[in-house]
Amino acid sequence: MNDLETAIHNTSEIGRLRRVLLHRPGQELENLMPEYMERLLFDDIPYLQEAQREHDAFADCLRQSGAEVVYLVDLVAASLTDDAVKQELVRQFLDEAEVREQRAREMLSELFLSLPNREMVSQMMAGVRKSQLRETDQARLKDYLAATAGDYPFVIDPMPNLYFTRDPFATIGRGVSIHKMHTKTRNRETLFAKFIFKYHPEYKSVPRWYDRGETTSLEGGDILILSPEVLAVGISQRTQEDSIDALADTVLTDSPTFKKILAFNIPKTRSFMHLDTVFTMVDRDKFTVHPNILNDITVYVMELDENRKMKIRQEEGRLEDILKEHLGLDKVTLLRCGEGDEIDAAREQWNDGSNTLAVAPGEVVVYARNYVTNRLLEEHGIKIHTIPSAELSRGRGGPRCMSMPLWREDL
Ligand SMILES: NC(=[NH2+])NCCC[C@H](N)C(=O)O
Repeated sequence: MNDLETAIHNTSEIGRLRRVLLHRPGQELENLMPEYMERLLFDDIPYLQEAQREHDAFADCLRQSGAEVVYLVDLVAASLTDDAVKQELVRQFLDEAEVREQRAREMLSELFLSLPNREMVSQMMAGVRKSQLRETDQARLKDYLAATAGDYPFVIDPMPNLYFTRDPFATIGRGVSIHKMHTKTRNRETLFAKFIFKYHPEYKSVPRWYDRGETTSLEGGDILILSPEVLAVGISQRTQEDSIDALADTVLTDSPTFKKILAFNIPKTRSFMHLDTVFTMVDRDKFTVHPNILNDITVYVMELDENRKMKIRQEEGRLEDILKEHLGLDKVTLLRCGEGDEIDAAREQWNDGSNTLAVAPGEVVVYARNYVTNRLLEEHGIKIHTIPSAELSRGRGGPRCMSMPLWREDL
């Protein structure tokens, strides 16, 4: 099945990438302040112009390898098919940003609705500073400020993590899983996915495997499509076991190809926040891995039995052997981040040395800075495309985190 007519088609981690969703970092990064950085899940403040240059280099690299690049703002803008939908987005956006005061809601609705779709969406992403309202309407702002406590400088927080398009929703087969995020900060991002998959003419009728209204968290960085039959899902800081049960229920029951989920229980720490920060697939039988998880990982296999009841069992043994068995391979090679050196592994994993994006089997995009890991990939015959990352990496995510494949060729 290889016609780009269907909206979504994603049956592996490594099939030739033909269409991919990115978000070019925008003004939301200019609203990061040291005081609130931690809550907004950043470790430093990127220099926006440079981050955009790096991101453009990433997009060009993907185009040169044959993928069409689609931007999140454009998809959301194209989902606002009439005024009623646009107003619905504004209303829900204000609800979820917890703007309750009536005057503030009116001012912000006016501000948003006065803008063309694309600009409005960018403004929502950037957040709104109190000082911006001051320009809009001096008198009404006075009332608003009187009604809100403290010196907090934003009426609406920025969404600086949007350039990690991997996380708020994930394509699986022909369908999509829209997520309930672990943090309040990122949960607002999935509202855009809701509108894309509800209203966008091309995306509105794709099957839904999980939804943002669920009560437990699931994030895309934890979902890997190892083959058209096998998914890997991380039990991590961001993804709870109950969410995986629910995802397994729908995907294993309703998708035509998936038969098994391997749930990887990984340590719950910031640097290992998702499975894809410690484990990615680079070729049919080759994976990157952060050496520190190898002693500390438990894998559960989830399958439906003859009566379509879920069976879960714990796997024993080495990760290589577990992957060999479930993917039907003769040999599996795990390529250790930082060549397994304690210091290089920790340094390079911190800057996403294990977070590769495959554009084809055996061909991946990586950050240039992780030269120890990159050399190892090349020694194992992997073709690498390096991109700059001085600024992008400050948000703690690499090429895989910054992309959501919409269409990959079958293997
Ligand atoms: N798939 C990933 N590993 N995404 C990384 C996301 C990084 C982002 N700052 C966060 O904490 O959410």
